[in-house]
Amino acid sequence: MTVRVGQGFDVHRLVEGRPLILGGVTIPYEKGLLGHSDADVLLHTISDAALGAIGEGDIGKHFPDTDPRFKDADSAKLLEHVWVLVKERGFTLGNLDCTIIAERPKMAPHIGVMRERIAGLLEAEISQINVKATTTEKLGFTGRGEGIAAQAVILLERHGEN
Ligand SMILES: Nc1ccn([C@@H]2O[C@H](COP(=O)(O)O)[C@@H](O)[C@H]2O)c(=O)n1
Ligand SMILES: C[C@@]1(CO)OP(=O)(O)OP(=O)(O)OC[C@H]1O
Repeated sequence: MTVRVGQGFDVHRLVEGRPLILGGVTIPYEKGLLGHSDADVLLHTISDAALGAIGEGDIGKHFPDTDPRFKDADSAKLLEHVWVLVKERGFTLGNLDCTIIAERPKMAPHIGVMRERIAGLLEAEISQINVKATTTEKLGFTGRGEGIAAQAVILLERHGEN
């Protein structure tokens, strides 16, 4: 069996007048994330981790933020495209572990549905997907509520000889 590991990190600014979409789930909150796409920082991080694991650069390379095709893009669609690249190389998911770094809102009530959504996108079981959240104890840009960060580590597996 061949295994490949990848990691991702992304940040988006919180602004008024945008929906907050994280892990493909719309979360009730007074602000949302700003970006060229829907700015789903968690799915971007997962996409970057998967691209990293297969040595395919990052989402900016595949979906440039200068390309109008990706204006307000659904990040779930971007991750689906990334997952096609993963599968083309013969890999499936081993496991995925993610952390959302946000002072607010409270993510705990939404973690279950995020895991379900991500498992669907990665054609995996929910038990292979972990999503955590942490504050930064009111320190830094996340602590001031200016933005949300997310990071992920992914393990891909390819079974058979090689
Ligand atoms: N936006 C967040 C941040 C944290 N949580 C949950 O609270 C726990 C404690 O957070 P600390 O930053 O004080 O360590 C954390 O383990 C999460 O379960 C959350 O739901 N949403
Ligand atoms: C997702 C893309 C799509 O154009 O735009 P943004 O929403 O700005 O997100 P970012 O994390 O800056 O990654 C770049 C782009 O690939």
